[in-house]
Amino acid sequence: MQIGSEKASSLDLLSAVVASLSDGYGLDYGTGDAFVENRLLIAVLSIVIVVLVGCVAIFFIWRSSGRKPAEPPKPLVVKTQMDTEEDQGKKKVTVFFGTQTRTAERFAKALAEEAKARYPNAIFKLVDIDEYATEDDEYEENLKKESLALFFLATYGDGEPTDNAARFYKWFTEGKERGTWLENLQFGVFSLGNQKYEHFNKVWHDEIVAVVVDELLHEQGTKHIVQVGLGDDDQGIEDDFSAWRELLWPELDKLLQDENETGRDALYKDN
Ligand SMILES: Cc1cc2nc3c(=O)[nH]c(=O)nc-3n(C[C@H](O)[C@H](O)[C@H](O)COP(=O)(O)O)c2cc1C
Repeated sequence: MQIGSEKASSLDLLSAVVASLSDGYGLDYGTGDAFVENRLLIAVLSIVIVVLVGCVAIFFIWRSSGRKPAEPPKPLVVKTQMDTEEDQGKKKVTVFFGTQTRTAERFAKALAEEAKARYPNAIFKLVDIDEYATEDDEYEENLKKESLALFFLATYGDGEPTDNAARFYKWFTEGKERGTWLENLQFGVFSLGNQKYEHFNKVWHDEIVAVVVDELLHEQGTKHIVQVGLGDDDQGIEDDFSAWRELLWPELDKLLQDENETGRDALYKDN
């Protein structure tokens, strides 16, 4: 826009207002240079004000649009099947996990989901071992109802169980005098640890968390369906898990596969 043109722009008007205010305060911008500088300053200020007002407006519109706060991530714990009347008569497998950083939970879930596809006539339940019982007595009561259980247990600290397995572990190891009370249970255990730790997969008595559970389960009348798996996070725990799974499937086939389903063997061996 040229200075002196007939149409006065809003910038000219703003300049005139500021100039008159400046006059009122006794400021003297007599030279043409000062006037041009002022116009430039006012232009910049105007843009800044417009941008600020815009930002504030956008902020208030966004706030009032009623956005829901972000939901916390859903826990990985999924009960693959719930006990319902229609589940009755199906074989049930409970997959427990004792975890701190969720590897054991991830393995338990992967196993439960693959097993669910392999054995459609069985029910797989994924269970955080801490949530299995609110009172210690409930452990006994509930475990007696199990017929097939798989345990994924990690070792922590100076060879201790994870926080979510600590209560179960204490109750279980203190109950040696229970005798053979779990005759109906068959089970398998996979242990998670890291050989870089002094107590690799071990607890206080230089024993392995999962192996303690494994041996005690055995002593209390249960039957192994597979040898305890020792996962080493330092050397490739995923491979250890895969290798243990390969030992587990033939045993689960015997227990869970219907006679007319043997064709599945070929299907899964190819994978
Ligand atoms: C702080 C810390 C302490 C650990 N202590 C041991 C230990 O004493 N013995 C062991 O074998 N592994 C130990 N580990 C390795 C974990 O057991 C291993 O990484 C495991 O896969 C973790 O399983 P999670 O993700 O299910 O908790 C430890 C790991 C961390 C981070």
